[in-house]
Amino acid sequence: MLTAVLRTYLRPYRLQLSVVIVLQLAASITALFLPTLNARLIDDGVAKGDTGFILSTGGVMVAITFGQILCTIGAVYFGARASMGFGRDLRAGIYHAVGGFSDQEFSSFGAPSLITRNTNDVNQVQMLVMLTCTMLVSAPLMCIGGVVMALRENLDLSWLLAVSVPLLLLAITLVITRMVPLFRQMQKLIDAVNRVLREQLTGLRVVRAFVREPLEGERFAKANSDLTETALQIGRYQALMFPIVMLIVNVSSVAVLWFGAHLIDDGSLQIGQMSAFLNYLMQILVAVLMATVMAVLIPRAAVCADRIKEVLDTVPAVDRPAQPQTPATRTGTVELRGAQFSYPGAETPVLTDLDLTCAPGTVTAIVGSTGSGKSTLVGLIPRLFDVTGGQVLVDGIDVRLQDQDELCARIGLVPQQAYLFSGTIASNLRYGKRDATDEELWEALRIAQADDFVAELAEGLEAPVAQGGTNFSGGQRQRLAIARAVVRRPQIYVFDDSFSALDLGTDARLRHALRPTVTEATVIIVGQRVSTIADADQILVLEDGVTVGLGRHEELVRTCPTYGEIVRSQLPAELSA
Ligand SMILES: Nc1ncnc2c1ncn2[C@@H]1O[C@H](COP(=O)(O)OP(=O)(O)OP(=O)(O)O)[C@@H](O)[C@H]1O
Repeated sequence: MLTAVLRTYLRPYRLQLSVVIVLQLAASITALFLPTLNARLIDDGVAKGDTGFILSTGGVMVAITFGQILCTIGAVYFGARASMGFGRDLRAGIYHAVGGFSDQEFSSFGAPSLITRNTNDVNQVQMLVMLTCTMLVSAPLMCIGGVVMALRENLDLSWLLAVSVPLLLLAITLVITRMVPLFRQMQKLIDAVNRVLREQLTGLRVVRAFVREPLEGERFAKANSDLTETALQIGRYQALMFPIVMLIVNVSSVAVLWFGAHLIDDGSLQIGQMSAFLNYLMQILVAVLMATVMAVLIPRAAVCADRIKEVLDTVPAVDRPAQPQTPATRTGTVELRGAQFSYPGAETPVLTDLDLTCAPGTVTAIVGSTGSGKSTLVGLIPRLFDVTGGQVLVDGIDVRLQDQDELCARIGLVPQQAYLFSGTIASNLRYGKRDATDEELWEALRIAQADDFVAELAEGLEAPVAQGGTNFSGGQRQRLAIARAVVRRPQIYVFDDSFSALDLGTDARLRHALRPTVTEATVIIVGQRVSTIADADQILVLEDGVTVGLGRHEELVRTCPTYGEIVRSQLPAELSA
Protein backbone atom coordinates (compact mmCIF):
# COMPACT_ATOMS: atom_id res chain seq x y z
CA MET A 1 0.00 0.00 0.00
CA LEU A 2 2.78 2.42 0.98
CA THR A 3 4.67 1.74 -2.23
CA ALA A 4 1.47 2.11 -4.26
CA VAL A 5 0.75 5.53 -2.70
CA LEU A 6 4.37 6.63 -3.15
CA ARG A 7 4.54 5.39 -6.74
CA THR A 8 1.36 7.17 -7.79
CA TYR A 9 1.82 10.45 -5.97
CA LEU A 10 5.59 10.87 -6.36
CA ARG A 11 5.47 10.40 -10.13
CA PRO A 12 5.08 14.12 -10.92
CA TYR A 13 8.17 14.85 -8.80
CA ARG A 14 10.56 12.44 -10.54
CA LEU A 15 12.77 15.24 -11.83
CA GLN A 16 13.06 16.96 -8.45
CA LEU A 17 13.78 13.62 -6.76
CA SER A 18 16.53 12.88 -9.30
CA VAL A 19 18.10 16.26 -8.47
CA VAL A 20 17.86 15.40 -4.75
CA ILE A 21 19.63 12.07 -5.34
CA VAL A 22 22.44 13.69 -7.35
CA LEU A 23 22.94 16.43 -4.72
CA GLN A 24 22.87 13.89 -1.86
CA LEU A 25 25.41 11.81 -3.74
CA ALA A 26 27.70 14.82 -4.17
CA ALA A 27 27.32 15.91 -0.52
CA SER A 28 28.05 12.39 0.79
CA ILE A 29 31.09 11.82 -1.42
CA THR A 30 32.60 15.16 -0.40
CA ALA A 31 31.89 14.40 3.26
CA LEU A 32 33.73 11.09 2.89
CA PHE A 33 36.91 12.79 1.69
CA LEU A 34 37.18 15.31 4.51
CA PRO A 35 38.56 12.95 7.24
CA THR A 36 41.22 11.63 4.83
CA LEU A 37 42.29 15.18 3.93
CA ASN A 38 42.29 16.03 7.63
CA ALA A 39 44.59 13.06 8.28
CA ARG A 40 47.01 14.23 5.54
CA LEU A 41 46.90 17.75 6.97
CA ILE A 42 47.92 16.47 10.42
CA ASP A 43 50.43 13.82 9.34
CA ASP A 44 52.08 15.60 6.37
CA GLY A 45 51.45 19.23 7.36
CA VAL A 46 51.27 19.75 11.12
CA ALA A 47 53.67 16.91 12.07
CA LYS A 48 56.28 18.06 9.51
CA GLY A 49 55.67 21.82 10.04
CA ASP A 50 54.87 22.31 6.33
CA THR A 51 52.78 25.55 6.41
CA GLY A 52 52.31 25.62 2.64
CA PHE A 53 50.81 22.11 2.69
CA ILE A 54 48.59 23.04 5.66
CA LEU A 55 47.28 26.12 3.83
CA SER A 56 46.70 24.38 0.50
CA THR A 57 45.02 21.30 2.06
CA GLY A 58 43.03 23.52 4.42
CA GLY A 59 41.91 25.58 1.42
CA VAL A 60 40.79 22.44 -0.41
CA MET A 61 38.91 21.33 2.72
CA VAL A 62 37.15 24.71 3.00
CA ALA A 63 36.17 24.54 -0.68
CA ILE A 64 34.89 20.96 -0.28
CA THR A 65 32.94 21.92 2.85
CA PHE A 66 31.43 24.88 1.01
CA GLY A 67 30.41 22.62 -1.88
CA GLN A 68 28.97 20.11 0.57
CA ILE A 69 26.89 22.83 2.26
CA LEU A 70 25.51 23.97 -1.10
CA CYS A 71 24.64 20.41 -2.13
CA THR A 72 22.94 19.75 1.21
CA ILE A 73 20.93 22.99 1.03
CA GLY A 74 19.91 22.12 -2.54
CA ALA A 75 18.94 18.56 -1.57
CA VAL A 76 16.85 19.76 1.39
CA TYR A 77 15.24 22.48 -0.74
CA PHE A 78 14.19 20.18 -3.58
CA GLY A 79 13.34 17.40 -1.12
CA ALA A 80 11.08 19.75 0.83
CA ARG A 81 9.39 20.97 -2.36
CA ALA A 82 8.81 17.43 -3.60
CA SER A 83 7.50 16.15 -0.26
CA MET A 84 5.24 19.16 0.35
CA GLY A 85 3.89 18.86 -3.21
CA PHE A 86 3.38 15.14 -2.62
CA GLY A 87 1.42 15.89 0.59
CA ARG A 88 -0.69 18.51 -1.16
CA ASP A 89 -1.53 16.16 -4.05
CA LEU A 90 -2.36 13.31 -1.68
CA ARG A 91 -4.69 15.52 0.38
CA ALA A 92 -6.32 16.71 -2.85
CA GLY A 93 -6.67 13.07 -3.97
CA ILE A 94 -8.42 12.09 -0.74
CA TYR A 95 -10.60 15.20 -0.90
CA HIS A 96 -11.59 14.34 -4.46
CA ALA A 97 -12.34 10.70 -3.54
CA VAL A 98 -14.43 11.76 -0.53
CA GLY A 99 -16.29 14.26 -2.72
CA GLY A 100 -17.66 11.32 -4.73
CA PHE A 101 -18.84 9.41 -1.66
CA SER A 102 -22.50 8.76 -1.07
CA ASP A 103 -24.08 8.78 2.40
CA GLN A 104 -23.20 5.09 2.65
CA GLU A 105 -19.41 5.60 2.46
CA PHE A 106 -19.55 8.64 4.73
CA SER A 107 -21.25 6.70 7.45
CA SER A 108 -18.97 3.68 7.07
CA PHE A 109 -15.76 5.77 7.52
CA GLY A 110 -17.17 8.48 9.78
CA ALA A 111 -16.23 12.15 9.42
CA PRO A 112 -13.57 12.20 12.23
CA SER A 113 -11.66 9.30 10.65
CA LEU A 114 -11.82 10.91 7.21
CA ILE A 115 -10.40 14.12 8.70
CA THR A 116 -7.57 12.25 10.49
CA ARG A 117 -6.76 10.37 7.30
CA ASN A 118 -6.58 13.59 5.29
CA THR A 119 -4.42 15.42 7.84
CA ASN A 120 -2.42 13.36 10.34
CA ASP A 121 -2.06 10.25 8.16
CA VAL A 122 -0.93 12.29 5.16
CA ASN A 123 1.56 14.13 7.41
CA GLN A 124 3.14 10.85 8.48
CA VAL A 125 3.66 9.66 4.90
CA GLN A 126 4.83 13.13 3.90
CA MET A 127 7.39 13.11 6.73
CA LEU A 128 8.72 9.78 5.50
CA VAL A 129 9.13 11.23 2.00
CA MET A 130 10.84 14.30 3.42
CA LEU A 131 13.32 12.27 5.47
CA THR A 132 13.88 9.85 2.63
CA CYS A 133 14.81 12.83 0.49
CA THR A 134 17.38 13.78 3.13
CA MET A 135 18.77 10.33 3.88
CA LEU A 136 17.91 7.85 1.16
CA VAL A 137 21.24 8.10 -0.65
CA SER A 138 23.43 9.58 2.06
CA ALA A 139 22.79 6.94 4.77
CA PRO A 140 23.87 3.83 2.79
CA LEU A 141 26.63 5.74 1.00
CA MET A 142 28.08 7.12 4.22
CA CYS A 143 27.86 3.66 5.75
CA ILE A 144 29.52 1.70 2.94
CA GLY A 145 31.86 4.53 1.92
CA GLY A 146 32.82 5.11 5.57
CA VAL A 147 33.78 1.43 5.97
CA VAL A 148 35.89 1.47 2.78
CA MET A 149 37.64 4.73 3.70
CA ALA A 150 38.22 3.65 7.32
CA LEU A 151 39.79 0.38 6.15
CA ARG A 152 42.01 2.34 3.76
CA GLU A 153 43.30 4.29 6.74
CA ASN A 154 44.01 1.29 8.95
CA LEU A 155 43.19 -2.43 8.88
CA ASP A 156 44.27 -3.18 12.45
CA LEU A 157 41.35 -1.22 13.89
CA SER A 158 38.81 -2.76 11.49
CA TRP A 159 37.56 -5.23 14.14
CA LEU A 160 36.18 -2.20 16.00
CA LEU A 161 33.83 -1.55 13.08
CA ALA A 162 32.79 -5.20 13.05
CA VAL A 163 31.79 -4.91 16.72
CA SER A 164 30.32 -1.43 17.12
CA VAL A 165 28.17 -1.27 13.96
CA PRO A 166 26.28 -4.57 14.49
CA LEU A 167 25.96 -3.74 18.20
CA LEU A 168 24.31 -0.42 17.39
CA LEU A 169 22.06 -2.06 14.79
CA LEU A 170 21.01 -4.76 17.24
CA ALA A 171 20.28 -2.31 20.05
CA ILE A 172 18.21 0.00 17.83
CA THR A 173 16.32 -2.88 16.21
CA LEU A 174 15.38 -4.26 19.62
CA VAL A 175 13.91 -0.90 20.65
CA ILE A 176 12.17 -0.27 17.32
CA THR A 177 10.43 -3.64 17.17
CA ARG A 178 8.75 -2.71 20.44
CA MET A 179 7.71 0.69 19.10
CA VAL A 180 6.07 -0.45 15.85
CA PRO A 181 2.88 -1.94 17.35
CA LEU A 182 2.49 1.20 19.43
CA PHE A 183 2.59 3.34 16.30
CA ARG A 184 -0.22 1.27 14.79
CA GLN A 185 -2.26 1.75 17.93
CA MET A 186 -1.57 5.48 18.00
CA GLN A 187 -3.36 6.27 14.70
CA LYS A 188 -6.50 4.51 15.93
CA LEU A 189 -6.35 6.41 19.22
CA ILE A 190 -6.02 9.74 17.40
CA ASP A 191 -9.18 8.75 15.48
CA ALA A 192 -10.90 7.99 18.78
CA VAL A 193 -10.02 11.38 20.33
CA ASN A 194 -11.23 13.17 17.20
CA ARG A 195 -14.46 11.17 17.22
CA VAL A 196 -15.29 11.92 20.85
CA LEU A 197 -14.32 15.58 20.56
CA ARG A 198 -16.31 16.13 17.39
CA GLU A 199 -19.38 14.43 18.78
CA GLN A 200 -19.25 16.46 21.96
CA LEU A 201 -18.70 19.78 20.20
CA THR A 202 -21.56 19.10 17.78
CA GLY A 203 -23.88 18.12 20.58
CA LEU A 204 -22.64 20.68 23.11
CA ARG A 205 -26.11 22.09 23.77
CA VAL A 206 -27.52 18.63 24.46
CA VAL A 207 -24.58 17.82 26.72
CA ARG A 208 -25.25 20.96 28.76
CA ALA A 209 -29.02 20.60 28.75
CA PHE A 210 -28.79 17.07 30.15
CA VAL A 211 -25.98 18.02 32.56
CA ARG A 212 -23.80 15.35 30.94
CA GLU A 213 -20.61 17.43 31.16
CA PRO A 214 -18.98 15.30 33.91
CA LEU A 215 -19.79 12.04 32.08
CA GLU A 216 -18.74 13.38 28.69
CA GLY A 217 -15.63 14.81 30.34
CA GLU A 218 -14.80 11.33 31.59
CA ARG A 219 -15.34 9.88 28.12
CA PHE A 220 -12.96 12.42 26.64
CA ALA A 221 -10.46 11.96 29.48
CA LYS A 222 -10.43 8.20 28.79
CA ALA A 223 -9.76 8.65 25.05
CA ASN A 224 -7.22 11.35 25.84
CA SER A 225 -5.36 9.32 28.48
CA ASP A 226 -5.28 6.24 26.21
CA LEU A 227 -3.58 8.34 23.56
CA THR A 228 -1.25 9.96 26.09
CA GLU A 229 -0.30 6.56 27.56
CA THR A 230 0.60 5.17 24.13
CA ALA A 231 2.51 8.34 23.21
CA LEU A 232 4.36 8.13 26.54
CA GLN A 233 5.29 4.51 25.92
CA ILE A 234 6.66 5.49 22.52
CA GLY A 235 8.46 8.41 24.19
CA ARG A 236 10.01 6.06 26.78
CA TYR A 237 11.43 3.86 24.05
CA GLN A 238 12.70 6.93 22.21
CA ALA A 239 14.28 8.18 25.45
CA LEU A 240 15.90 4.78 25.92
CA MET A 241 17.24 4.79 22.38
CA PHE A 242 19.22 8.01 22.76
CA PRO A 243 21.43 6.91 25.74
CA ILE A 244 21.96 3.49 24.17
CA VAL A 245 23.17 5.09 20.94
CA MET A 246 25.37 7.58 22.82
CA LEU A 247 26.83 4.80 24.96
CA ILE A 248 27.79 2.71 21.94
CA VAL A 249 29.14 5.75 20.06
CA ASN A 250 31.22 6.97 23.03
CA VAL A 251 32.54 3.55 23.99
CA SER A 252 33.53 3.02 20.34
CA SER A 253 35.38 6.39 20.30
CA VAL A 254 37.22 5.54 23.49
CA ALA A 255 38.12 2.14 22.03
CA VAL A 256 39.49 3.76 18.84
CA LEU A 257 41.56 6.17 20.93
CA TRP A 258 42.77 3.41 23.28
CA PHE A 259 43.76 0.87 20.63
CA GLY A 260 44.85 3.61 18.19
CA ALA A 261 47.19 5.08 20.84
CA HIS A 262 48.85 1.66 21.24
CA LEU A 263 49.30 1.37 17.47
CA ILE A 264 50.77 4.91 17.35
CA ASP A 265 53.09 3.86 20.16
CA ASP A 266 54.16 0.87 18.04
CA GLY A 267 54.71 3.20 15.09
CA SER A 268 52.19 1.38 12.86
CA LEU A 269 49.64 4.24 12.89
CA GLN A 270 49.90 8.00 12.54
CA ILE A 271 47.86 10.51 14.62
CA GLY A 272 46.09 11.85 11.52
CA GLN A 273 45.11 8.32 10.43
CA MET A 274 43.65 7.61 13.85
CA SER A 275 41.66 10.84 13.76
CA ALA A 276 40.39 9.94 10.26
CA PHE A 277 39.43 6.44 11.44
CA LEU A 278 37.54 7.97 14.36
CA ASN A 279 35.71 10.37 12.04
CA TYR A 280 34.75 7.54 9.69
CA LEU A 281 33.47 5.47 12.58
CA MET A 282 31.32 8.39 13.71
CA GLN A 283 30.01 8.90 10.17
CA ILE A 284 29.12 5.20 9.93
CA LEU A 285 27.33 5.17 13.28
CA VAL A 286 25.40 8.35 12.41
CA ALA A 287 24.41 6.78 9.07
CA VAL A 288 23.20 3.63 10.88
CA LEU A 289 21.25 5.82 13.26
CA MET A 290 19.65 7.77 10.39
CA ALA A 291 18.71 4.56 8.62
CA THR A 292 17.08 3.19 11.74
CA VAL A 293 15.16 6.43 12.33
CA MET A 294 13.75 5.89 8.87
CA ALA A 295 13.05 2.31 9.73
CA VAL A 296 10.91 3.60 12.63
CA LEU A 297 8.97 5.87 10.34
CA ILE A 298 8.30 3.27 7.66
CA PRO A 299 5.88 1.05 9.66
CA ARG A 300 3.96 4.06 10.93
CA ALA A 301 3.79 5.58 7.45
CA ALA A 302 2.74 2.16 6.11
CA VAL A 303 -0.19 2.03 8.55
CA CYS A 304 -1.18 5.55 7.49
CA ALA A 305 -0.79 4.69 3.79
CA ASP A 306 -3.11 1.69 4.27
CA ARG A 307 -5.73 3.96 5.79
CA ILE A 308 -5.30 6.51 3.00
CA LYS A 309 -5.47 3.85 0.29
CA GLU A 310 -8.65 2.49 1.83
CA VAL A 311 -10.29 5.88 1.16
CA LEU A 312 -8.77 6.26 -2.30
CA ASP A 313 -9.82 2.74 -3.36
CA THR A 314 -13.39 2.97 -2.10
CA VAL A 315 -15.78 2.72 -4.99
CA PRO A 316 -18.80 4.89 -4.16
CA ALA A 317 -22.12 3.03 -4.09
CA VAL A 318 -23.44 5.89 -6.23
CA ASP A 319 -21.29 5.67 -9.34
CA ARG A 320 -21.15 8.06 -12.25
CA PRO A 321 -22.06 6.70 -15.69
CA ALA A 322 -19.22 6.61 -18.22
CA GLN A 323 -21.51 7.82 -21.00
CA PRO A 324 -24.34 9.77 -19.43
CA GLN A 325 -27.67 9.98 -21.20
CA THR A 326 -29.34 13.32 -21.69
CA PRO A 327 -33.14 13.59 -21.60
CA ALA A 328 -34.73 14.76 -24.87
CA THR A 329 -36.84 17.33 -23.05
CA ARG A 330 -36.10 18.76 -19.65
CA THR A 331 -39.32 19.50 -17.93
CA GLY A 332 -38.51 18.08 -14.50
CA THR A 333 -40.84 15.08 -14.41
CA VAL A 334 -39.94 12.74 -11.56
CA GLU A 335 -41.06 9.11 -11.66
CA LEU A 336 -40.63 6.23 -9.27
CA ARG A 337 -41.23 2.80 -10.81
CA GLY A 338 -41.38 -0.06 -8.33
CA ALA A 339 -38.69 1.74 -6.32
CA GLN A 340 -37.19 -0.22 -3.46
CA PHE A 341 -34.41 0.70 -1.06
CA SER A 342 -32.57 -1.07 1.75
CA TYR A 343 -29.78 0.47 3.85
CA PRO A 344 -26.64 -1.69 3.76
CA GLY A 345 -26.81 -4.43 6.35
CA ALA A 346 -30.51 -3.82 7.06
CA GLU A 347 -32.71 -6.91 7.03
CA THR A 348 -35.86 -5.27 5.72
CA PRO A 349 -36.18 -2.64 2.99
CA VAL A 350 -36.99 0.94 4.03
CA LEU A 351 -38.98 1.53 0.84
CA THR A 352 -40.94 -1.16 -0.98
CA ASP A 353 -42.35 -1.14 -4.48
CA LEU A 354 -43.15 2.57 -4.76
CA ASP A 355 -44.84 4.00 -7.84
CA LEU A 356 -45.23 7.74 -8.15
CA THR A 357 -45.22 10.36 -10.89
CA CYS A 358 -44.58 14.01 -10.06
CA ALA A 359 -45.38 16.21 -13.02
CA PRO A 360 -44.08 19.71 -13.68
CA GLY A 361 -46.42 22.41 -12.43
CA THR A 362 -47.76 20.18 -9.67
CA VAL A 363 -47.11 19.83 -5.97
CA THR A 364 -46.64 16.36 -4.52
CA ALA A 365 -46.69 15.96 -0.75
CA ILE A 366 -45.30 12.98 1.10
CA VAL A 367 -46.60 12.25 4.58
CA GLY A 368 -46.21 9.42 7.02
CA SER A 369 -45.17 8.73 10.55
CA THR A 370 -41.55 9.23 11.63
CA GLY A 371 -39.25 6.62 10.19
CA SER A 372 -41.71 5.71 7.42
CA GLY A 373 -39.07 6.46 4.75
CA LYS A 374 -39.97 9.97 3.54
CA SER A 375 -36.43 11.42 3.63
CA THR A 376 -35.04 8.24 2.12
CA LEU A 377 -37.52 8.53 -0.76
CA VAL A 378 -36.62 12.12 -1.65
CA GLY A 379 -32.90 11.32 -1.24
CA LEU A 380 -33.24 8.91 -4.17
CA ILE A 381 -33.96 11.76 -6.61
CA PRO A 382 -30.60 13.64 -6.36
CA ARG A 383 -28.93 10.21 -5.84
CA LEU A 384 -27.87 10.66 -2.23
CA PHE A 385 -28.28 6.89 -2.50
CA ASP A 386 -29.41 4.59 -5.31
CA VAL A 387 -32.46 2.34 -5.39
CA THR A 388 -31.80 -1.31 -4.60
CA GLY A 389 -34.74 -2.31 -6.81
CA GLY A 390 -36.92 -0.61 -9.42
CA GLN A 391 -36.10 2.78 -10.90
CA VAL A 392 -36.14 6.51 -10.29
CA LEU A 393 -36.48 8.50 -13.50
CA VAL A 394 -36.16 12.20 -14.19
CA ASP A 395 -37.58 13.25 -17.57
CA GLY A 396 -37.97 9.61 -18.54
CA ILE A 397 -34.32 8.59 -17.97
CA ASP A 398 -33.05 6.61 -15.01
CA VAL A 399 -31.14 8.97 -12.70
CA ARG A 400 -28.29 6.43 -12.59
CA LEU A 401 -27.71 6.97 -16.31
CA GLN A 402 -27.66 10.77 -16.15
CA ASP A 403 -24.77 13.13 -15.54
CA GLN A 404 -24.74 13.57 -11.76
CA ASP A 405 -23.77 17.27 -11.79
CA GLU A 406 -26.36 18.16 -14.43
CA LEU A 407 -29.01 16.24 -12.52
CA CYS A 408 -28.22 17.94 -9.23
CA ALA A 409 -28.09 21.36 -10.91
CA ARG A 410 -31.76 20.92 -11.80
CA ILE A 411 -32.80 20.02 -8.27
CA GLY A 412 -33.26 22.51 -5.45
CA LEU A 413 -32.98 20.39 -2.31
CA VAL A 414 -33.82 21.83 1.08
CA PRO A 415 -32.66 19.17 3.52
CA GLN A 416 -34.32 18.32 6.82
CA GLN A 417 -31.34 19.72 8.71
CA ALA A 418 -30.82 23.17 7.22
CA TYR A 419 -27.05 23.48 7.04
CA LEU A 420 -25.37 26.80 6.31
CA PHE A 421 -21.69 27.31 5.58
CA SER A 422 -19.40 29.76 7.28
CA GLY A 423 -19.28 32.99 5.27
CA THR A 424 -22.01 35.51 4.67
CA ILE A 425 -25.70 35.28 3.87
CA ALA A 426 -24.90 36.24 0.28
CA SER A 427 -22.18 33.58 -0.08
CA ASN A 428 -24.61 30.96 1.23
CA LEU A 429 -27.40 32.03 -1.09
CA ARG A 430 -25.04 32.08 -4.08
CA TYR A 431 -24.25 28.42 -3.39
CA GLY A 432 -26.84 27.44 -5.95
CA LYS A 433 -26.15 30.22 -8.46
CA ARG A 434 -22.76 31.87 -8.34
CA ASP A 435 -23.63 34.85 -10.50
CA ALA A 436 -26.94 35.69 -8.80
CA THR A 437 -27.41 39.47 -8.44
CA ASP A 438 -28.28 41.11 -5.12
CA GLU A 439 -31.80 41.68 -6.47
CA GLU A 440 -32.19 37.95 -7.13
CA LEU A 441 -30.99 37.20 -3.60
CA TRP A 442 -33.46 39.66 -2.05
CA GLU A 443 -36.26 38.21 -4.20
CA ALA A 444 -35.42 34.69 -2.96
CA LEU A 445 -35.31 35.98 0.62
CA ARG A 446 -38.69 37.63 0.12
CA ILE A 447 -40.20 34.37 -1.13
CA ALA A 448 -38.63 32.44 1.76
CA GLN A 449 -40.02 35.05 4.22
CA ALA A 450 -36.47 35.80 5.30
CA ASP A 451 -36.12 39.35 3.91
CA ASP A 452 -37.41 40.95 7.12
CA PHE A 453 -34.81 39.57 9.47
CA VAL A 454 -31.96 39.88 6.95
CA ALA A 455 -32.88 43.55 6.34
CA GLU A 456 -32.72 44.15 10.08
CA LEU A 457 -29.13 42.94 10.23
CA ALA A 458 -26.65 45.83 10.04
CA GLU A 459 -24.62 44.16 7.27
CA GLY A 460 -27.70 42.86 5.39
CA LEU A 461 -26.65 40.31 2.77
CA GLU A 462 -23.06 40.56 3.99
CA ALA A 463 -24.02 39.54 7.55
CA PRO A 464 -21.65 36.82 8.78
CA VAL A 465 -22.83 33.22 9.04
CA ALA A 466 -21.11 30.91 11.53
CA GLN A 467 -20.21 27.33 10.58
CA GLY A 468 -23.46 25.36 10.36
CA GLY A 469 -25.42 28.62 10.63
CA THR A 470 -25.43 28.40 14.41
CA ASN A 471 -25.78 32.19 14.81
CA PHE A 472 -29.32 31.93 13.40
CA SER A 473 -32.41 30.34 14.88
CA GLY A 474 -33.69 27.01 13.54
CA GLY A 475 -36.54 28.74 11.69
CA GLN A 476 -34.24 31.41 10.24
CA ARG A 477 -31.82 28.72 9.09
CA GLN A 478 -34.64 26.85 7.40
CA ARG A 479 -35.83 29.98 5.61
CA LEU A 480 -32.28 30.78 4.44
CA ALA A 481 -31.94 27.20 3.19
CA ILE A 482 -35.22 27.60 1.29
CA ALA A 483 -33.99 30.92 -0.17
CA ARG A 484 -30.77 29.17 -1.24
CA ALA A 485 -32.82 26.63 -3.22
CA VAL A 486 -35.08 29.34 -4.68
CA VAL A 487 -32.11 31.43 -5.94
CA ARG A 488 -31.26 28.53 -8.16
CA ARG A 489 -34.71 28.49 -9.81
CA PRO A 490 -34.50 24.73 -10.30
CA GLN A 491 -36.97 22.59 -12.25
CA ILE A 492 -37.46 20.28 -9.30
CA TYR A 493 -37.93 21.52 -5.73
CA VAL A 494 -37.52 19.03 -2.90
CA PHE A 495 -38.51 20.33 0.53
CA ASP A 496 -37.63 17.69 3.10
CA ASP A 497 -39.69 18.68 6.11
CA SER A 498 -38.42 22.22 5.52
CA PHE A 499 -41.41 24.05 6.94
CA SER A 500 -41.54 22.30 10.30
CA ALA A 501 -39.60 24.96 12.21
CA LEU A 502 -41.87 27.75 10.89
CA ASP A 503 -44.96 28.96 12.68
CA LEU A 504 -48.26 28.36 10.90
CA GLY A 505 -48.53 31.96 9.63
CA THR A 506 -45.00 32.07 8.18
CA ASP A 507 -45.50 28.61 6.69
CA ALA A 508 -48.68 29.77 4.90
CA ARG A 509 -47.14 33.07 3.71
CA LEU A 510 -44.06 31.26 2.43
CA ARG A 511 -46.04 28.74 0.42
CA HIS A 512 -48.23 31.56 -0.94
CA ALA A 513 -45.15 33.56 -2.03
CA LEU A 514 -43.56 30.44 -3.50
CA ARG A 515 -46.54 29.54 -5.70
CA PRO A 516 -45.93 32.03 -8.59
CA THR A 517 -42.22 31.09 -8.64
CA VAL A 518 -42.82 27.38 -8.97
CA THR A 519 -45.73 27.33 -11.44
CA GLU A 520 -43.73 25.32 -13.96
CA ALA A 521 -41.60 23.38 -11.52
CA THR A 522 -42.08 19.96 -10.00
CA VAL A 523 -42.48 20.47 -6.27
CA ILE A 524 -42.10 17.67 -3.75
CA ILE A 525 -42.82 18.49 -0.13
CA VAL A 526 -42.17 16.15 2.76
CA GLY A 527 -44.32 17.35 5.63
CA GLN A 528 -45.86 16.35 8.91
CA ARG A 529 -48.28 19.27 9.13
CA VAL A 530 -51.58 18.76 7.32
CA SER A 531 -52.02 22.52 6.75
CA THR A 532 -48.74 22.50 4.77
CA ILE A 533 -49.75 19.73 2.43
CA ALA A 534 -53.56 19.84 2.25
CA ASP A 535 -53.64 21.86 -0.99
CA ALA A 536 -51.08 19.66 -2.80
CA ASP A 537 -52.09 18.19 -6.17
CA GLN A 538 -51.36 14.72 -4.85
CA ILE A 539 -50.43 13.34 -1.47
CA LEU A 540 -48.47 10.12 -1.01
CA VAL A 541 -49.08 8.47 2.34
CA LEU A 542 -46.26 6.20 3.49
CA GLU A 543 -46.37 3.59 6.21
CA ASP A 544 -43.23 1.55 6.84
CA GLY A 545 -42.00 2.40 3.36
CA VAL A 546 -45.16 1.19 1.61
CA THR A 547 -47.73 3.37 -0.17
CA VAL A 548 -50.99 3.24 1.76
CA GLY A 549 -52.63 6.17 0.00
CA LEU A 550 -52.21 8.40 -3.03
CA GLY A 551 -54.58 11.19 -4.02
CA ARG A 552 -55.89 14.59 -3.04
CA HIS A 553 -56.62 15.65 0.52
CA GLU A 554 -60.40 15.33 0.40
CA GLU A 555 -60.20 11.91 -1.24
CA LEU A 556 -57.62 10.57 1.20
CA VAL A 557 -59.50 11.80 4.24
CA ARG A 558 -62.32 9.49 3.11
CA THR A 559 -60.38 6.55 1.76
CA CYS A 560 -57.08 6.31 3.63
CA PRO A 561 -57.34 5.46 7.34
CA THR A 562 -53.68 6.35 7.99
CA TYR A 563 -54.15 9.79 6.44
CA GLY A 564 -57.47 10.23 8.20
CA GLU A 565 -55.72 9.49 11.48
CA ILE A 566 -53.00 12.09 10.77
CA VAL A 567 -55.62 14.70 9.85
CA ARG A 568 -57.79 13.99 12.87
CA SER A 569 -54.81 14.31 15.18
CA GLN A 570 -54.06 17.81 13.86
CA LEU A 571 -57.16 19.60 12.63
CA PRO A 572 -60.32 20.69 14.43
CA ALA A 573 -63.18 18.24 13.94
CA GLU A 574 -65.18 20.44 11.52
CA LEU A 575 -62.22 20.74 9.08
CA SER A 576 -61.34 17.08 9.09
CA ALA A 577 -64.87 15.99 8.31
N1 LIG B 1 -28.08 5.87 7.23
C1 LIG B 1 -28.98 4.97 7.65
N2 LIG B 1 -28.60 3.70 7.88
C2 LIG B 1 -29.49 2.77 8.27
N3 LIG B 1 -30.81 3.01 8.46
C3 LIG B 1 -31.26 4.26 8.23
C4 LIG B 1 -30.37 5.30 7.83
N4 LIG B 1 -31.09 6.43 7.68
C5 LIG B 1 -32.37 6.11 8.00
N5 LIG B 1 -32.48 4.82 8.33
C6 LIG B 1 -33.71 4.08 8.69
O1 LIG B 1 -34.60 4.19 7.61
C7 LIG B 1 -35.90 4.41 8.05
C8 LIG B 1 -36.51 5.59 7.31
O2 LIG B 1 -35.79 6.75 7.65
P1 LIG B 1 -36.18 8.16 7.04
O3 LIG B 1 -35.23 9.16 7.55
O4 LIG B 1 -36.32 8.03 5.57
O5 LIG B 1 -37.63 8.38 7.68
P2 LIG B 1 -38.55 9.67 7.67
O6 LIG B 1 -39.91 9.19 7.30
O7 LIG B 1 -37.96 10.75 6.85
O8 LIG B 1 -38.51 10.05 9.22
P3 LIG B 1 -38.70 11.49 9.89
O9 LIG B 1 -40.07 11.93 9.61
O10 LIG B 1 -38.49 11.18 11.33
O11 LIG B 1 -37.65 12.37 9.30
C9 LIG B 1 -35.84 4.59 9.56
O12 LIG B 1 -36.31 3.40 10.15
C10 LIG B 1 -34.39 4.76 9.85
O13 LIG B 1 -34.05 4.11 11.05
